Amino acid sequence: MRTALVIGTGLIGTSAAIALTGRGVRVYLSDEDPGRARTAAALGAGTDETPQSPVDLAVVAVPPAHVARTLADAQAKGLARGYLDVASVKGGPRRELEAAGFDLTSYIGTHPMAGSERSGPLAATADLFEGRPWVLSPTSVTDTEVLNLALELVALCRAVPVVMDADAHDRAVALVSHTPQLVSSMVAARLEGADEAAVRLCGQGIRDVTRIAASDPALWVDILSANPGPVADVLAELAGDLQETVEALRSLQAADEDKRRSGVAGIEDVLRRGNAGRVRVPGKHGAAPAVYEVVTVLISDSPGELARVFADAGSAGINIEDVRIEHATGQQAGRVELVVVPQAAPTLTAALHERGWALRQ
Ligand SMILES: NC(=O)c1ccc[n+]([C@@H]2O[C@H](COP(=O)([O-])OP(=O)(O)OC[C@H]3O[C@@H](n4cnc5c(N)ncnc54)[C@H](O)[C@@H]3O)[C@@H](O)[C@H]2O)c1
Ligand SMILES: O=C(O)C(=O)C[C@]1(C(=O)O)C=C[C@@H](O)C=C1
Repeated sequence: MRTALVIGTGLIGTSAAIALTGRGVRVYLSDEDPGRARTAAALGAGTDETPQSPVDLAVVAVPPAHVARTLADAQAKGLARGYLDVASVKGGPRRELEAAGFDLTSYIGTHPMAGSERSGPLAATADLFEGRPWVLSPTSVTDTEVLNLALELVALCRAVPVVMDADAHDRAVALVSHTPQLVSSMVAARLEGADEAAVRLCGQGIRDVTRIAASDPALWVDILSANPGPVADVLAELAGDLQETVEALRSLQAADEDKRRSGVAGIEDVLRRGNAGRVRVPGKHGAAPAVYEVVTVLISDSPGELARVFADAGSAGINIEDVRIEHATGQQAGRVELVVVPQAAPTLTAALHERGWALRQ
């Protein structure tokens, strides 16, 4: 990739732009607020001049509700060869684009799993995405060239590509990102009217739990409005846990010994389940399960081939944790290494074999 256009120079757009510029890509910056594009340029993210010819990749980093319109506008103007967005939800914007008749061959939906409670270009950092998962959700018609540009962006930002179906992504982030945001906000909200004497005692525990409660409400209303069902499902399960925990605590106050014992068991259960969930959270910078397996597929060098492999893996219910592509020089073919968790490898191998893909050791 030689040139890129970042539309929306806030936290995410400017962070990606700084990383790309630092690795030799000529980056153009634009924002509906020109002052923000100027600030990003001053931070070394690129130039706020207008590109004179189409760039290789347009990176749309605006709030989810503006994504489809911004992409459609950029495509209508022919600003780039490939287009992607980085919004925190993938299904809704995709459907909006489909409904608007957007050409999905030059588009891929993406979502870097890194960010901050802070917004705007001044919160940007060059290493924001390092070692973090970056979800890629190609459409069934995304061109291989566009997919490769997205993979290059992820590599230049030193992130780890994870290929996922858009709706599966939205259900996953409801659990690991969107519900935690609401829970953090709700815990912090208890402090609003609390006595100063209590607030003065805040220690590290509540700081950890409430960091993201400082996030921008406008952005999060936008994110949650685009993923309400899956978030409500997770929150309803959490409400069940809350109700049981309240009952367990009330039992602890009872005079009856059996009731107190059941209260202790209830509290212990929720704390132990918490321990079990916590150990599943990957280490800092996305340290993943230690061992992966590789399924290697031979693909022809023609438009849409890579997207087709990803779509076939997606319909077999497989998440691709990482991807490596080796282009055989002088041949119209390439080897694609799909990196998956070990238990997924046999299913993926069988599914790709069944769909006629040539697999290699
Ligand atoms: N904040 C996070 O932690 C995080 C992480 C991953 C992905 N995302 C996603 O990245 C995107 C950007 O989020 P952010 O945190 O950088 O927000 P931000 O508020 O820091 O930046 C958004 C920028 O987009 C600009 N903008 C808004 N509408 C525009 C339009 N129509 N055309 C051009 N510019 C426009 C705003 O002026 C602002 O500068 C969102 O879709 C968000 O869901 C956010
Ligand atoms: O670290 C943080 O501040 C974040 O909350 C980042 C976070 C997340 O939940 O992981 C928030 C929203 C995004 O869409 C992606 C990343």
